[in-house]
Amino acid sequence: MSILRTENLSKEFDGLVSVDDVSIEIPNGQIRALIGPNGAGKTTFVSMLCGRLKATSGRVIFDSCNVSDWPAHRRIATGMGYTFQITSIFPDMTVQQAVALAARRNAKDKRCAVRRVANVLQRVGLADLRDITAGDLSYGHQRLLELAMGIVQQPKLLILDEPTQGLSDDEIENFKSLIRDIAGDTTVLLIEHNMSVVMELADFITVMDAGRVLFEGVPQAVKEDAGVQKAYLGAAYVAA
Ligand SMILES: Nc1ncnc2c1ncn2[C@@H]1O[C@H](COP(=O)(O)OP(=O)(O)OP(=O)(O)O)[C@@H](O)[C@H]1O
Repeated sequence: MSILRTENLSKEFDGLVSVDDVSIEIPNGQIRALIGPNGAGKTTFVSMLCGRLKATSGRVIFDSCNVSDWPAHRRIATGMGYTFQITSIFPDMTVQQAVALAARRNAKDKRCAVRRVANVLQRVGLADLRDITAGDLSYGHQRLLELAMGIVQQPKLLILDEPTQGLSDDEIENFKSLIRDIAGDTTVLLIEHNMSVVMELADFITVMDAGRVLFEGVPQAVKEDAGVQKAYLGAAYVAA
């Protein structure tokens, strides 16, 4: 069964088409990567999934419900999680407070939430920084805090927009094992520019170019497709 399906989803800004008739389907438990060159429409596409942007046309079906007209908070309450720019929203909260706030969205009781916060901080590698103010964290640690806030809500689908940007090599390794760890229980949709992360983590890849789906397939098929190489991967990837 699929957790998410889009039907002919499109977005225009002032007559310019940013996302053009995109229909994809993500099965339960899959790690799906969404890749494509800058300006391909990836962020615009996921913004329509989570309700930050209203689609010009098309539908979003999440967990068998047509959520196309739902506000973002209702989609979150139904089990859609995504990372957001926490530090601009809660710069004065400590790491622990910010994750606890996110945990409260669906924790059954307070003790359960406290345990879950401690566990997630440990898993993302922020346990030692739990009393640091979010706004004082390094950029990489801010990204990990966003990830912790997403994971702690135990969403059915977790949408991550460039989660490894600004992370060190060690933090990227930790990120990869974390995602492998939560996959299965959680379906993951990952926008990512780091090709080694994509190729190692993704079960299946959707490639966008100029607002459209250019190609879909398993990592090996994406690697070998001439159209994808031309549009996106280019010399840098072929050489890697
Ligand atoms: N609010 C907006 N108003 C007008 N145009 C926009 C808006 N948001 C995005 N666009 C345009 O839509 C197109 C797709 O942008 P988008 O950010 O979705 O691409 P992307 O694939 O996420 O790129 P990147 O990898 O650089 O983040 C771009 O041409 C962009 O300029």
